[in-house]
Amino acid sequence: MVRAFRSKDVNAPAKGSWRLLLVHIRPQKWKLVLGGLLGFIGGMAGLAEPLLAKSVIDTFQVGGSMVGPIVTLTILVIVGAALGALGAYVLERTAETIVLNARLRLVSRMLRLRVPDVDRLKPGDLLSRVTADSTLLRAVCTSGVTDAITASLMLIGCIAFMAYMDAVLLGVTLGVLVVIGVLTMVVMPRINRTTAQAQTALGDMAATLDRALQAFRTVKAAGAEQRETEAVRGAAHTAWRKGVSAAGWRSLTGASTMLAVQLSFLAVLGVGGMRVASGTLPVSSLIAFLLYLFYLTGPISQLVNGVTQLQTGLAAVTRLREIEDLPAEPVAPVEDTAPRPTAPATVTLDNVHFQYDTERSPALNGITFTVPAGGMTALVGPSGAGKSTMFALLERFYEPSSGTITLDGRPLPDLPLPDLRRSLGYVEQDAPVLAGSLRDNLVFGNPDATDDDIADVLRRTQLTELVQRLPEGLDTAVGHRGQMLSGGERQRVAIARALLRKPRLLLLDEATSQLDAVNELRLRDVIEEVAGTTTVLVIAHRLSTVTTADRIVVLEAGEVRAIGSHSELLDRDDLYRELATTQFLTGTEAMRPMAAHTDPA
Ligand SMILES: Nc1ncnc2c1ncn2[C@@H]1O[C@H](COP(=O)(O)OP(=O)(O)OP(=O)(O)O)[C@@H](O)[C@H]1O
Repeated sequence: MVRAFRSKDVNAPAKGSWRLLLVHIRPQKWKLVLGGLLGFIGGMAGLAEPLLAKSVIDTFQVGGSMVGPIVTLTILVIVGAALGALGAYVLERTAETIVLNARLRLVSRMLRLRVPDVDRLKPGDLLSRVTADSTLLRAVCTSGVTDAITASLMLIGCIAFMAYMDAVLLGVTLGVLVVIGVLTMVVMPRINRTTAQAQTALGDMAATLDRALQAFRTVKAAGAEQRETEAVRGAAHTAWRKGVSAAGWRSLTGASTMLAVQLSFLAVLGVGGMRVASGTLPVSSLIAFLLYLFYLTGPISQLVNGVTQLQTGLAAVTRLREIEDLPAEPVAPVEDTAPRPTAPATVTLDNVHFQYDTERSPALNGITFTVPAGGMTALVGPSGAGKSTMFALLERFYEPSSGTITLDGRPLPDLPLPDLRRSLGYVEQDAPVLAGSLRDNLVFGNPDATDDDIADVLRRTQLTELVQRLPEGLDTAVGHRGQMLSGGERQRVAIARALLRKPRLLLLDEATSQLDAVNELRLRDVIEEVAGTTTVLVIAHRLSTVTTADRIVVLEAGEVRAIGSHSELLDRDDLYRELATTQFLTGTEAMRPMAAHTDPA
């Protein structure tokens, strides 16, 4: 089963989480106060009802007119209900805004995270944080913060009225409530803990399911549906167990609240009854006090529910914070009208070392070479030699452990990251195509590309015919990860996308591996043409694609073995000769690299 990005310690109490919660709540505090205040005033109107009821009874006992008190009581009920409803709406709306802001923060943060951090994270778990965890924040703001605050105010108001009624009965009530309250507080941290565990299990479940969906065809081809289903079921059951456990603690808290009110009622009835019998308390005061006690049920349940929701939400806030705490790349300037250089770039690597993590051997071990402006430079070497890693360092997905990489003589860290990436066109090894239309995919790296630009790259990458064949032309959907295109078409789309960026340095990682001989040859011509105006750095396993390169860098185990042209390397480098021999590119073929292909013309 895929393990989602772990919370540091899901068993740890929510230390500092309150502060995290405030970060989300603070910008909306006045709206929350307004909503809470409206609810409070509505509640206070309700609170005055028992008092008026007492005056109705007193008036009734002395035979006075009851019209006045009853009309006042009715108005109070209506105003109280209206204010309560308005307050609830303001609170719910504000809570939705808080959730929205949290989601926007999270999403904008996520796409700016650094590649090494995202390597560790699981996409499904990330999604569950944006959806499920952020939703819990809503409950924190409505039932949590606001309920807790309004209920506390109501409770204080209620207690003040009760004190006004009879201090002795209030003492009896508080005595019972405090005992049960202490017991409840003991249970609260358990709600936080089990909720955090349930949310983590939910993240695991999403990550496991996402893994299977990402490799849907592989799962089917491997007959792994049942195993993957079991893995997801395992995570779902863990989420269920933890959820049930949290529900148990919540029910216990709810039940003890009810018990507290019932016990207080019995105690007040006993003590109050004796005091009425002894003549120290009017019966109307006892009735009013009992009405307050019943009224108290609402704020107490609300308070307990609020604190429970806070515990639940704090677990979620902690998970949101884990993403927000990760370092992010700088944001590109919104309005960047500065003219962009267009000349081909020069790249220099000087004694570059890089290790993905300390437990792995270095991927690059002191790489030094220069890629001059313009022309084609090829990187070849056995699998795992570090070729793709070098591209990742050029894009600054990772930083070298030591050594320097420069672009036009400037160390990469000195260049604003958006400017650096704007200079590059990168076709990844698996030529990813995104869900959406073909046009979306083409202009992905350059949304300002004109129709003429698009038509030009389509022609150069031999995609014009494909577009003509598609039912809706450029606006045809290409399916999840471009599944509706062939492997070769995906590669050409990825190359077209990179070319549309008009890069100063074009990075092609195995860009033609899935093309047939005819298309590979055509595309080679395109790349050679591009190399006239742009620096092209190409990684190739099939040497036939790079025999005409201006220079070829042979890499082995993270080190540069040799640099030269195809014929020079055939003479000088054993590894290169071996690679060429196994690919039938020695002897006369080596001198006529195109001969292996049928010339389409
Ligand atoms: N994200 C990663 N995390 C950890 N190690 C990695 C990562 N990517 C690559 N490696 C390791 O780094 C080394 C170099 O990998 P790299 O992909 O650069 O090789 P390559 O020469 O491009 O190989 P290939 O020709 O097979 O694509 C390999 O040992 C690989 O296992």
